[in-house]
Amino acid sequence: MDAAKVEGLVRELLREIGEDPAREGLLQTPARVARALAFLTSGYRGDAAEVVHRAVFAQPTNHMVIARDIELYSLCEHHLLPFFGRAHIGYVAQGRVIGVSKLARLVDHFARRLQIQERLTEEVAGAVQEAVKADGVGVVVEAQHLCMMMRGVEKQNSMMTTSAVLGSFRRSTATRAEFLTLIGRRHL
Ligand SMILES: Nc1nc2c(ncn2[C@@H]2O[C@H](COP(=O)(O)OP(=O)(O)OP(=O)(O)O)[C@@H](O)[C@H]2O)c(=O)[nH]1
Ligand SMILES: [Zn+2]
Repeated sequence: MDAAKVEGLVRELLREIGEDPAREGLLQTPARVARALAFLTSGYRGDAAEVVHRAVFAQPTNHMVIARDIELYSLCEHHLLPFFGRAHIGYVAQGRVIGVSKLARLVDHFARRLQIQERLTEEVAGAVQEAVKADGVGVVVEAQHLCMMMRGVEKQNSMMTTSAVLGSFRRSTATRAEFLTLIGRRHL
């Protein structure tokens, strides 16, 4: 990202919305926005394999592992407004486990881009599967979209839930039920 170029675009945007980019309170704003955007879109840089690098461990287990309530912040690709909520990730190990912080890092990796919630959910599930070669993977994301809250339909309490299930989570009702119980939901 060319920060100087982004700063120029932000100054132009400020002018277009009727502001004066030269007034004192806004002087540093283009630089701040450029820094914030670089962070919020940092998921375009690097790849998922680097995120989990060194933290996939051989472990003779074939049980379910869950990381729940991983908070996430992303930007909707339609309005560039935030959506935020929680991700719950489960997998049935097959001789390998992943460092638990890496599950949260994978969520951030895919959340820090322009997203729709469905794709974010699927990308996290795919990356977990790719890393641990699990028997099955399940990801549930629950999020609120500011584009539905502060504009548009202006609904303050609606929560969007998306899920992606792979392997045994897709095939087996019992596995899916165990996952939903462990993340504290009775059904999707
Ligand atoms: N499925 C899905 N839809 C999303 C997500 N984020 C935003 N949207 C929706 O994308 C749609 C874009 O619809 P448009 O009619 O093109 O845009 P709009 O005129 O701003 O629509 P409103 O939000 O209804 O005012 C809206 O229905 C949004 O609610 C997401 O993560 N997943
Ligand atoms: Zn939106």
